Amino acid sequence: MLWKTIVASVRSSPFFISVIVFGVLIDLLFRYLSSLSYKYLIDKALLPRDIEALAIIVGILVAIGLLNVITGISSDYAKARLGAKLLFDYRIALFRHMQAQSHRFYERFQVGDLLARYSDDIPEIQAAVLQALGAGLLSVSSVAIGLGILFTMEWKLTLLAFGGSILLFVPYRMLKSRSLALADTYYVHLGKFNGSVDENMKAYRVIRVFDLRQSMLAKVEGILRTMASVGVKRNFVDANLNRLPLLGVSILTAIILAYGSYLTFDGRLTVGEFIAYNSVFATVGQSMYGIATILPYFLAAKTSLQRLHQVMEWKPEVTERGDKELPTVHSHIELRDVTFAYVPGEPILQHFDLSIPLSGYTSIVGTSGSGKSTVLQLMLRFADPESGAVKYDGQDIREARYASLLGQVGIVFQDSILFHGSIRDNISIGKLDATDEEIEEAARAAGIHETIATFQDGYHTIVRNHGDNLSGGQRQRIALARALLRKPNILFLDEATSALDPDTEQSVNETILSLSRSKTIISVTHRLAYAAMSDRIIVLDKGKVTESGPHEQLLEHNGLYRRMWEKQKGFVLSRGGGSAQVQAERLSGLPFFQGIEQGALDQISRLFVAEKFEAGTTVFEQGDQGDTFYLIARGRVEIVKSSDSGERSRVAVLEDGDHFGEIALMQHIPRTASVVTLTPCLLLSLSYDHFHPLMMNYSSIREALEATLKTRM
Ligand SMILES: Nc1ncnc2c1ncn2[C@@H]1O[C@H](COP(=O)(O)OP(=O)(O)OP(=O)(O)O)[C@@H](O)[C@H]1O
Repeated sequence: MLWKTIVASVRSSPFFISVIVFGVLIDLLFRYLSSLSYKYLIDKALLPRDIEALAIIVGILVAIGLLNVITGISSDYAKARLGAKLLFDYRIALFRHMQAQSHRFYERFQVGDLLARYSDDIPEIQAAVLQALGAGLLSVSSVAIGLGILFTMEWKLTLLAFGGSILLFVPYRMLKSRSLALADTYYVHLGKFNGSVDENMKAYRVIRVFDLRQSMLAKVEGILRTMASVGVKRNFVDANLNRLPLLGVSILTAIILAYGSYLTFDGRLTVGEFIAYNSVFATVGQSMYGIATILPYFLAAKTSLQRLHQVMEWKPEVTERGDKELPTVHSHIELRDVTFAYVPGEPILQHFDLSIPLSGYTSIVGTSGSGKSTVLQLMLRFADPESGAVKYDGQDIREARYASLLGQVGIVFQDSILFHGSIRDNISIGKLDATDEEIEEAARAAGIHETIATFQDGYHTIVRNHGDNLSGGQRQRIALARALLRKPNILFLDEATSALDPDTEQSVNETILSLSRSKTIISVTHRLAYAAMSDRIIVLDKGKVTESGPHEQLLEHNGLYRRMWEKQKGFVLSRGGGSAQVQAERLSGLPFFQGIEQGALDQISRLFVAEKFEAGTTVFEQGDQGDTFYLIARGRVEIVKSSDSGERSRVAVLEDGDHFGEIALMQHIPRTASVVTLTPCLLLSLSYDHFHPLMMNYSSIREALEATLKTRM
């Protein structure tokens, strides 16, 4: 594998390689002329006291020495350029490969693990290639030439030297597999460490609310300790790989010196020849040592290449197969007999059919986990169905050029990521060559131009840390402007406004509604008050379309949509969205308040207190004493259960109109699960202390509540 990499580098940079090879040749010339010069220096100049011969020999050596310095500098420069090119080529290839991937790839490789491949594996490969082409080439050719010279000078001595040189490679054979295994373990842990740092940065809110700092710290400490201990072993083994050959060289030198001296005493070698022989031998020994010391680079590169290949061999699930341009779509999008699974064998959609006409405003609603976002992702070709097809105006989108599909659509997600850069840069991502006028037009359409104009630096205001210096509404409007900049035929929205506070949500939705007069909008949302404004609503449940039609028609149908609607209605929000009230009629829909007289329900409704929660806040913890019942006026929460071993798992997601904690209205018992907000939430809470006196006055409430709770518990 490494050889292929070296050959590829040689092929791609012939000029730099020529400079390096030329440098190696001059270095070799200098090395051996210097060594051999002893023979002439002693036998022809020093012993006969010939000054002229001495001047010629020294002159030649100085000239070649100078040339060696110049070619050495050029060669270093060529290596620096080649090294930079290698890093660039590998990193860009890996990056390109990553860009083509979809969800399975990102589930298999964690961020930290991938980062380690960019920051550590690729430089290891670079180092090995440079070593091979520099020191490696020099040492191998030096050994070959040196042995040739020695052989012509004194073959018996050379055979002895050659045989003994095996000593130099014994440590390599012995320690090779240990070094490889340690490198492998080290990188696995480096990937885990990078992953933990990434997780800590992204999930710092969750880590704080669950007070996971200590356990996170312990986890990272564990990884770092293993890395430290593996690192010590690895460095020690690699240092021995470097040092032990030196021992071999020393033993060999002693043998050569002893035998060479014997030959000189015997008169079979002149003093000059013996010194020259020794000098050439020292050069050969040094070169052999050079080969032995670069072997650890190859070992490290072998592990790194394997790790890189693991990633590069991962075939993208969504590939550019078609080269047809997708004609401007105007009729409909359909999913025809689609089966799709994230986890093989566990399909989310099975033989799923859906057709959406391309006009006006379509909302896709449904229960949590019913597959709404999945349908949207398939329509955008973030993934391909296992079977069946997604078609735009009858054309399978797999047969179309991906860019021609993306060129016609705009997308806004719930958590639109803004990049570090100016607001202008962030909007122009939608069309890199957009003019200032086009950007302003898109910003106006998204209702953000006036706000940007009030910023001191206007469109050049820097967006920091994914948009932390902007409000949620401003971020979403910038994301909307970015999507609109392409003038898409279809605008897809995936819960684009759900995380915003009610006022902002309303105003962004008004903007979206006005946009639907000029373009097709397909919106996945769980907030039915906004879905009700759309021209048609598609209702999903457990991966199936259960109903579709306009709001009124769906209400009449009296199915899931109506139940969801009933659940979400009956909350009166204050203008700023900071407060809310629940209507008595809405309370009568709750199982434990059913059959309770109107007067009592009115009184109960007045006892609710509105509370606002930021996303990622714990409403209550498992084990806390329960004393409050909650209704979700707005927002999403997750119900999380902790096992005895402390492992937390999500058991449900509740949203607008759902309720939790009703047992607390009857008894103070510990909570059986934790509740954490997933989005900013407005909750209405009813405490036991407020509710209890009322319940005592109305026996019907107590009886109804007791009956319901008995069945629930
Ligand atoms: N990347 C993924 N890997 C594995 N399962 C996934 C993945 N994304 C979604 N799912 C699962 O697929 C199902 C449908 O998810 P999807 O996000 O499409 O539902 P949804 O209706 O949009 O839900 P919600 O309203 O809660 O966002 C869920 O059971 C979800 O757990």
